[in-house]
Amino acid sequence: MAVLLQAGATSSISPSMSRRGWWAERPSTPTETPLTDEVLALAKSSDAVVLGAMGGPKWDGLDYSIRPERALLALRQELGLFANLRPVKLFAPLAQASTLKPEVVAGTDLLVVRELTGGIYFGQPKGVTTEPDWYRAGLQPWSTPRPEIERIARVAFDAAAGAAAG
Ligand SMILES: CC(C)[C@H](C(=O)O)[C@@H](O)C(=O)O
Repeated sequence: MAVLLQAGATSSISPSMSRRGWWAERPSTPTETPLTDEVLALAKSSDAVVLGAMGGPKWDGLDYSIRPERALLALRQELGLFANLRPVKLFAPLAQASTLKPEVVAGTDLLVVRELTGGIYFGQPKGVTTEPDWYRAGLQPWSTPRPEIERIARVAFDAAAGAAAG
């Protein structure tokens, strides 16, 4: 937020921001959804959403339906945020700090492109079979339709082409 505000102060961008916190406003044992309709509507009407890290051992005991990461998953799904770009760049002075040999990690500069809205997180139907205990199995199908593969591949190839062009 501070960086965005600074960017706004030093450029023609004039961000108007609204901050909504799941953590700050919650009791330590919340009982409701981590993403309220109000926050979702606000996110949908915004040009951009900046999401901070969420989760932690303190909330491990919560029912899955109200765990903090449910908000993250719902936002991804509701906003159609299918592409996750995770750059991995090693700054030279940190090569010695890696558990990998410096000559192996030196110069690392890659982009992990991850699909976020298809696949296993949202695969249906999911659940646990009703077989006897020794044979019980968890089910969660992973299916990624062709258009979802194409669009994420397009993001990745466009990024690669952009990087190659410098
Ligand atoms: C919290 C979890 C659901 C999430 C994910 O795996 O998508 C996170 O680990 C991430 O990598 O963005």
